Amino acid sequence: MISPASIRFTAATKRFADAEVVSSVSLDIPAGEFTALLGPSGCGKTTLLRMIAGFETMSEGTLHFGDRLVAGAATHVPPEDRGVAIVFQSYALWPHMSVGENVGYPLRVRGLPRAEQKARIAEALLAVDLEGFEARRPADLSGGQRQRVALARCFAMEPSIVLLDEPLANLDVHLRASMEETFRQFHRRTGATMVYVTHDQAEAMAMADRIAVMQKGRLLEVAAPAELYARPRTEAVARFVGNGRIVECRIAERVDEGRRRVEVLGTSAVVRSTPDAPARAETARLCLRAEGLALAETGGFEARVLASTFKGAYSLLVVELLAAPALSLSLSLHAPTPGVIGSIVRVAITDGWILPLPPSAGAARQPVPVSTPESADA
Ligand SMILES: Nc1ncnc2c1ncn2[C@@H]1O[C@H](COP(=O)(O)OP(=O)(O)OP(=O)(O)O)[C@@H](O)[C@H]1O
Repeated sequence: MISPASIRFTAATKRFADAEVVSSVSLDIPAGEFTALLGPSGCGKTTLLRMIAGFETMSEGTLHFGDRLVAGAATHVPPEDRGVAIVFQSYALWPHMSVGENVGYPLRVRGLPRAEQKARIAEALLAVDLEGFEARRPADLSGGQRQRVALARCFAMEPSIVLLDEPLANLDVHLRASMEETFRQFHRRTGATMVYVTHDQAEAMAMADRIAVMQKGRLLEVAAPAELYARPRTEAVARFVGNGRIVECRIAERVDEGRRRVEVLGTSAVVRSTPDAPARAETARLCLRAEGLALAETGGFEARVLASTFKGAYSLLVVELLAAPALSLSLSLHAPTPGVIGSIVRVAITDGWILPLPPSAGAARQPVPVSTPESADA
């Protein structure tokens, strides 16, 4: 069975020539956790994964698996001694070998007795729902089945850490959903520490216990998917996860511990905040999402419909504010779209999240005048 290891990066930095692609990342992944590394292309997530595998050295900082130092100033444990298995998007299966031979390859290399190899191959195929597929060739399998063979091969190695580098990138949308379930099941069955690199937030949300969001080599935030979505700590995460739109608001009143009444975009709304958000008379940055906006008969602000798309379970309406045409916002509506392009509608804010101030901003906080729509984010 797999005995999972924790992973701890302390101030990990990686430079290629003079380009710093990972900058002082400190990240703790408990043993047995499924963590997604999420960020746009080029943010450094694959480099971080390759540092865990041992394919890249570290320029600065340390990496521990449990109490064991695996990379640091004078240490670099080679990949084969780290107990780490990787699943790539390209599957990396031998075409001339059967499924059983592919899964058992690392066991044969290690010289395990035949009977034990056989038992482990069967157990590994069971873990990915491919019992009885031993004799097939990779060419006779679908893309999803090939990816499951790759997963079974990594399971057979009994690694303490499983790394997945965009493993669904080559699969179509329907297969992706069923493979997400396969990865979750694999995690439940094995209890392995899993690190999953993706630029697809829906994938990360669907599978991970926690998501580490990266941007330009830096770690922005690490949190459970629901927390990251509902209560992002930074503007960059609010924008990236769930396509949040950031506008300026003025806090008018403390409603209760976690809610404030704000004046925003020429209207008033009750939105969520941290308990320590200011009680009133201060500007703040407000994150708005499509599902926190609704059409209203009265109140709200006036907007012009720019686009209207039927999405099946909901409709997406894109509007521009009459008072600030540069600002466009999206609304998701549960009724079939009533939005006629060019028509004027009223939009109410039903939910929003006041971004916490960065620690250093506390000292500089000043009461300021009510913001105008012009000052809001475009
Ligand atoms: N061996 C290398 N030599 C020089 N630069 C590199 C090397 N490997 C990666 N980089 C650069 O480091 C940066 C981060 O790359 P990395 O592959 O970690 O990003 P990523 O977030 O995984 O992106 P993607 O999703 O596109 O793979 C990129 O600008 C990339 O060009």
